[in-house]
Amino acid sequence: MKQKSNFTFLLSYAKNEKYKLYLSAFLSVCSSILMVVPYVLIYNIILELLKTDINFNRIKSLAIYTAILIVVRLILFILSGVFSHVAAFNILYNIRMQTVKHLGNINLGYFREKNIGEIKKAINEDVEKLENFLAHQIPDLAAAITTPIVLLVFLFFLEWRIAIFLLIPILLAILTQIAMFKGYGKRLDKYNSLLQRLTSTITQYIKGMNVFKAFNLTAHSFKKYIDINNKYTENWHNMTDDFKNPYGIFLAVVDSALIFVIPSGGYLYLTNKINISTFLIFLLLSYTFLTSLKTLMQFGGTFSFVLAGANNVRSIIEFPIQNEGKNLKDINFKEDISFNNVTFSYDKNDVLKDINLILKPNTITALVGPSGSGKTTIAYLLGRFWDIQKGSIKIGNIDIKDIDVNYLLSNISYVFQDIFMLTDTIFENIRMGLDKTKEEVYQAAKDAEIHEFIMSLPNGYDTIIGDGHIKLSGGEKQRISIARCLLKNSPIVVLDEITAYSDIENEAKIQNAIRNLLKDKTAIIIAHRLYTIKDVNNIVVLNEGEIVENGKHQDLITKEKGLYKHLWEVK
Ligand SMILES: Nc1ncnc2c1ncn2[C@@H]1O[C@H](COP(=O)(O)OP(=O)(O)OP(=O)(O)O)[C@@H](O)[C@H]1O
Repeated sequence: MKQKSNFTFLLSYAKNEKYKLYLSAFLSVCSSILMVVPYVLIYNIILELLKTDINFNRIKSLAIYTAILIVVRLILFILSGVFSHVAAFNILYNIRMQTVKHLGNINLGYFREKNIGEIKKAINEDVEKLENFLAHQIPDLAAAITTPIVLLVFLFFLEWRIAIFLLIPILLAILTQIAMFKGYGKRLDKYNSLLQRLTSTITQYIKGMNVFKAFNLTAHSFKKYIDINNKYTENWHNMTDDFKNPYGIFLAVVDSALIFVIPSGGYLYLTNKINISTFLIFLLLSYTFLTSLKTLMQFGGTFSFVLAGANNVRSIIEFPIQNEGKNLKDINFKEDISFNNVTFSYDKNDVLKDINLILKPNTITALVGPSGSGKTTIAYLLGRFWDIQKGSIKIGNIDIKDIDVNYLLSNISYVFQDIFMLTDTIFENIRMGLDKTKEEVYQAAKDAEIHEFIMSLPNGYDTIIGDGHIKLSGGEKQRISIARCLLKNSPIVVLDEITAYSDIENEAKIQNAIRNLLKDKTAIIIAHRLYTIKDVNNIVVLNEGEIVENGKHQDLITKEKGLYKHLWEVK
């Protein structure tokens, strides 16, 4: 069921290219039919040669026809390939364009939670698998279906008394195929899910190598890896066990043509019921005929893998896109930002419940609360990383759903704990494609307290950072990321837990950088270290997705049994 719909999904991207694929399949069918004709001609040549008065002219013309047909067949075969390749590349182009376009319309939150490797694999490898399927397998399949049918009809036509015996191996081949593919869909689903888990566990292991090393965990003692690897191997064993008998029989059957042809054909020949030419053609063609069934079976296997890949592409394309609003621009961001009865869930459970909150322009609001209480989610919702299900978030009187999302994001600066660095110079890592001068970049770096450090590097601002180059500490990366935001100079700033891992010296510098960044900005700070936010304009205390307290540090600290007071005391 799932496989069928994946196939329909694939075809939906074929559009007009479908006709090229049909044409390619048709040409491939014609080419397969023509494959039989030379045999017919050879059959006639042998017949002629067996005569006592050989007509050499007839043999010559038969030979010429054979040569011409072989060339025609080749031309048809090439044309079929040309059409299927042109169609395949156009379809691939459509799918890639559509996938990338769709990615541009998905909420940003998708990219923060999704494994980028999986997205890349779907767009590159899985789409590439489709090329193989469309360009090669569709014409091959058309030929694989036609060839045995045409050959069988020809053999029946030639001598039904031998051909009828070939029905026995065909029947056996079909029965073994049924036995092999019984429950194949479920097995394949299990295989794919185990493979995915294996890949993600290995990725996790590589990503967390430093932590694993610190805990002295090797690949052998990393239980999760061992478990999934064992399950994966066991599944292969089970699949091999299930397949080995029917597959063995199938292979024997498709190679068994001579067992049926020699006794039946030999008997008919020896009793003078057929001539040697018929017998020879049978010996030759019956073998080709049965082995062409192998191609059909192999096709079944690869087809399932292609469809599994199509499913990955599909999961991207069918991911819900961001709600389209009025795409307004020219908004005054120096107005109240209000969360009005906002309720939000990632899947089933509400992680924010009926949130009402006002952020005054040019003030700092800190979100505090236990882990999982919804602080980061609130920050994400302001930038439309996700769209809310109930309530509204407004800037002044304008619902953010009606603001062009790129415009909205160009007016908010996010500084996250996990900072993305381009493999590029420090200069470009601060400038991030903005149209800013060298002086402006330097000033931002100075305000972010990172200029001196950059100048101390041998290549200064031209130092390349990232994979395989200079490594920066967490605090240095954070200050670079603050420099980016200073340069961007957006009216709204969101800081997510950014002092969490810094040492004392770094933290002092980061605090200075933050002070510079937040000057005249409307800001949200998510903080666990409460002393870093005790001077902010408003502290919002969250618990299990609800606002439980709200106010200034001095007020909250005096609230008996208050959550903030408790958090402050246990800090
Ligand atoms: N992408 C997601 N999909 C599903 N659930 C999520 C997702 N992101 C967060 N959650 C869940 O939403 C709830 C709120 O998470 P959130 O990250 O907003 O909390 P937080 O207060 O910022 O936590 P922390 O202080 O640990 O960062 C948690 O229960 C979390 O498990």
